[in-house]
Amino acid sequence: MKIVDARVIVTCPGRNLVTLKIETDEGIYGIGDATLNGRELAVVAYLEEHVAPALIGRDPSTIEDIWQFFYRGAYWRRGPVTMSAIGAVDMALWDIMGKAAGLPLYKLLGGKSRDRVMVYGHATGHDIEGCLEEVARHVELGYRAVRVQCGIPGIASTYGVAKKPGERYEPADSSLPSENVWSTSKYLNHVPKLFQAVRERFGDDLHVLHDVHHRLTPIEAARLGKEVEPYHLFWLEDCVPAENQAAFRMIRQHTTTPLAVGEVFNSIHDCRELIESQSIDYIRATLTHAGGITHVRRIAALAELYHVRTGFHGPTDLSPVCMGAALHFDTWVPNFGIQEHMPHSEETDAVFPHAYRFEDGHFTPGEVPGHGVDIDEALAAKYPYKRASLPVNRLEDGTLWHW
Ligand SMILES: O=C(O)[C@H](O)[C@@H](O)[C@H](O)[C@H](O)CO
Ligand SMILES: [Mg+2]
Repeated sequence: MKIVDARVIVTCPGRNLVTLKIETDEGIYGIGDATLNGRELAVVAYLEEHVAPALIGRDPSTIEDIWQFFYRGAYWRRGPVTMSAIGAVDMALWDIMGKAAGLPLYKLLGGKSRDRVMVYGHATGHDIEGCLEEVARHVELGYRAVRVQCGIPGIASTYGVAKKPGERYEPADSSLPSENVWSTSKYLNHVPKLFQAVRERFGDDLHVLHDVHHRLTPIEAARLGKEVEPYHLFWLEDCVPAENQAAFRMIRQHTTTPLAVGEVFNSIHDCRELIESQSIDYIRATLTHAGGITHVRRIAALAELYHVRTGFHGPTDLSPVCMGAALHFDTWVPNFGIQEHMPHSEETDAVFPHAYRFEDGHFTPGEVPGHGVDIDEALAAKYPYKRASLPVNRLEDGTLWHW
């Protein structure tokens, strides 16, 4: 079997999504998700200029060799653009091999470790009551786990809160970056009340997650982790920017609240120290942004040695293609933790027909060969690219802060 074509499809059914399609001389094709929120066309250019031409003529079954060719061969290793491009190639090649073998991807990886994959939904509200209503809606839908985010009194708009109740949260909300204002003290004084209200209303069994989105210092994160211990969160996510992996040891010394990190990571080197020092409990690096199945399974294998579980970043930041491949990975990986889920728009689901199904707070990946997701190119062409940028964040004194 030989690769005869590789091309990129950009579509915007509500938000920009980038797909790589690799075709072979035997009529089998595979697709991979190359979506990097707010930087989509950077990955498109990387794929079209530096990857697609070098794929032609290769044997798609040499997945590892092709991964090494684009990783070591890049010279300028790592980074979100390079690793998203490699991730899309890798996802498409595993899809091709699953189709050629007549096997769903999870079987190619090593078979089922679980019957279904627990996911968490997104409950947000401009105030605590609004968030509780969204939690109730998610519980009604069968979710066992819900991420809760709410507005902070005294801050005009904050991370993670949908513009209108019940709407999905889309951070890339304007062509050029919009500016948010942030106050750590107002946030730290308020957010514990959110978790207290959730526990009082919904009891102890619901898994409650929260995303701090990189905004605290280690000692502030230690304070928050300690204060919310009575509400036993499933995880506190991205509490501190993680370039300095050693900084997480400070947080770890002060609190037993589980920590999740890694949606912005793109290689094992971004998290090796965090995992080996057991400073985190969940690793979120996802298949698209961290170099595909070939690389993420190395991260998961390292994590397993240190009791760290997976908790992949997911929709709608990533397309149904990554969701499909992730659900196969989640079905196989021994140290699975949880999978992020936010329903894609109906238009997106129409562009990307898929075999995965939601039921009772869990997903199953489907049994069709490959990752079970396709793309309707004619429909995709009806949604042209529209630049959208992630916001920036300033403190009340104007300091440009972490978003
Ligand atoms: O946990 C998450 O799902 C992420 O933090 C998103 O909410 C990000 O804001 C988005 O992925 C940025 O593109
Ligand atoms: Mg996050």
